[in-house]
Order: sequence, then C-alpha cells, then structure tokens
Amino acid sequence: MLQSYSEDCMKVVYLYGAQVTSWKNDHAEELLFVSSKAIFKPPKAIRGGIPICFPQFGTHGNLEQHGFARNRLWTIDDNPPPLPVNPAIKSFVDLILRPSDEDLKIWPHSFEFRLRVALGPNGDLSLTSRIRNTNTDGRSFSYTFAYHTYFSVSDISEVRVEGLETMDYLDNLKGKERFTEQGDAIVFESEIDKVYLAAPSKIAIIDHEKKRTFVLTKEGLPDAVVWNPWDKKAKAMQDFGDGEYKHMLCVEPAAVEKPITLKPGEEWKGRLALSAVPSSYCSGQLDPLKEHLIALNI
Ligand SMILES: O=P(O)(O)OC[C@H]1O[C@@H](O)[C@H](O)[C@@H](O)[C@@H]1O
Repeated sequence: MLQSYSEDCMKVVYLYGAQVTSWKNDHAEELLFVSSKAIFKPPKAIRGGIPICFPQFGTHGNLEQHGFARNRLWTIDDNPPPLPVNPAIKSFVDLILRPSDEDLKIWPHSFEFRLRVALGPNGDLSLTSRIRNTNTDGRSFSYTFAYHTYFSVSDISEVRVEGLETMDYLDNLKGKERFTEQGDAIVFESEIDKVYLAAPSKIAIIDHEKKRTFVLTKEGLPDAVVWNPWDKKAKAMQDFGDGEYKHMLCVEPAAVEKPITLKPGEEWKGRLALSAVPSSYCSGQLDPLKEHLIALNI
C-alpha cells in the first residue's frame, strides 16, 4: 500500500490492482467509496476506490468480468518513460503491469501497462494509463477499458449527474440494447447499469446534501458507465453492505463500444482527472464556453 500527501490532501494506492482506495480533501473527508465488506486480496478485486478494468470491460468478451488487471499484483515503475508533467504536481506514483505466463494463457498478448497516479493542485487526482503492445510476433491486440470509479455520496437519491443527458447508451439491464437518454440530468430511483456512448469530456456529479460537486475530465475514453446496484443486487454481493448502495455511485470513464486496437510498438493513453469542488456549482458549467469556471490544472 502506498500513501502520499500533497497540500494536506491524500491518496492511497494498492499494488494489488494498482487500485486507488482513498482520495481525501484538505478537510480529511474521504471522496471515494470503499465497502466496509471489501476484500483486499486475490482473487476478488477490491470493492471500491478506482479498480481498473482491462483488457475487458464487463462481459464484452470471453475473459472474466472486467478483465484481470484489477486482481493482479502490480509493481512500482522506477524508470517510466517521460510523461509531460505539470510542475504543480507534488506527488505521484508510477506502477506497471506486464502479463505473467498464466495471463498469457488466457489473453495471449504481451503488453506493458503503465499507470501514473498523481495529486495535483487543489487536491485534484489524476490517473494516466499508457498501454503498449509489446508483441514480438507481429500481432495487433484489441481491448476495452474503464476506470471503475466509486464516488462517495451522501445519499444517492440526492445526487444528479450532468453531462450525459440526451446521450445514447447501452442498457446492461436490458441485454445491452441501445436507447437515448431523456430529461435534464440523471437522477437515481432504482438500479442503473448503463454505458453512455461518445460522452462529453467533462461530467459532473452533484451531491446536494454534501454541497459538493465532482468534476470528471476524461481523455482517450469516449464512453462513460453509470452503475448503482440498488437494494436487491447489493444484498446479493458478498463484498458489499446491504445499505451501502445509498452512499456510492460509479461513474466510469471507459472505452467500451469501440475496442481500442494497438499494433506492435503502438501505445495508447487514457486519462482521468477528478476534482471535488464546493457546490455553489450550478448547472450549465459543463458548457465548453464556461469551462474556465472549473479550474482543473492537472
Ligand atoms: O461486481 P463487479 O465485477 O465489480 O462489477 C460491478 C459492476 O460494474 C459495472 O461497471 C458494470 O456495468 C456492472 O454490470 C457490474 O455489475
């Protein structure tokens, strides 16, 4: 487990799954949800924080649900290739995953997956993934991907998500059928499991009770999954408390509909930046013309 601090903010990253399990603001308030029943060892992924789904999102393929990266032991990458760094970033860690012989049996491709987790100014958290095809047999590979981010919310029925209205989505609860979202903002009254397609680069989660807004900025990740298991599924999950669905929401920047293909030697980059701002935030700030209102400097 790796812990780091920057300007009173904190993040915790596990080598198991390269999973960020804690992100705190300067009031020491936890911003991510981790279940009280989470299991921190193989074979299960940790229930909460930011699991990484690779090389498969969900059941979009033949591998285990959400792929294997989230339940492998990563290592510290002491000598990562240079990545443009914002000088304001005070704390970061680089991790790497390469396939084991066992992994190659289930997904026969050689890769290097580098993850940088950084704490920026104002306590903003960013995750940058770089995936490289290192196959020596000339073969390309394709994968789907998600940052399966569990946000901590006061009460799911007091939360709304802006930025996804009018988007097309695949409904995992209806056999992945395609629909178009109606209405102003997404609110929550029952189970939801949707993959929004070609979603905008900024999405906001507005928590009225906490007077807090999370702003997600995504790059290289066209889609966004929204998931809350609600009461019945919560009860069926061994590593999730019965009532915990009320205090979490997953909004997951992802590449699902169109898998990413890399030729040997090619590298893909996918980035997520998270910011938690006070909810004097008002609707409409996702308008690109007003984006300067949200200062995301990482
Ligand atoms: O229990 P898991 O494997 O962590 O998955 C949790 C959920 O993750 C979401 O991303 C999926 O859309 C859901 O279908 C899934 O149930």
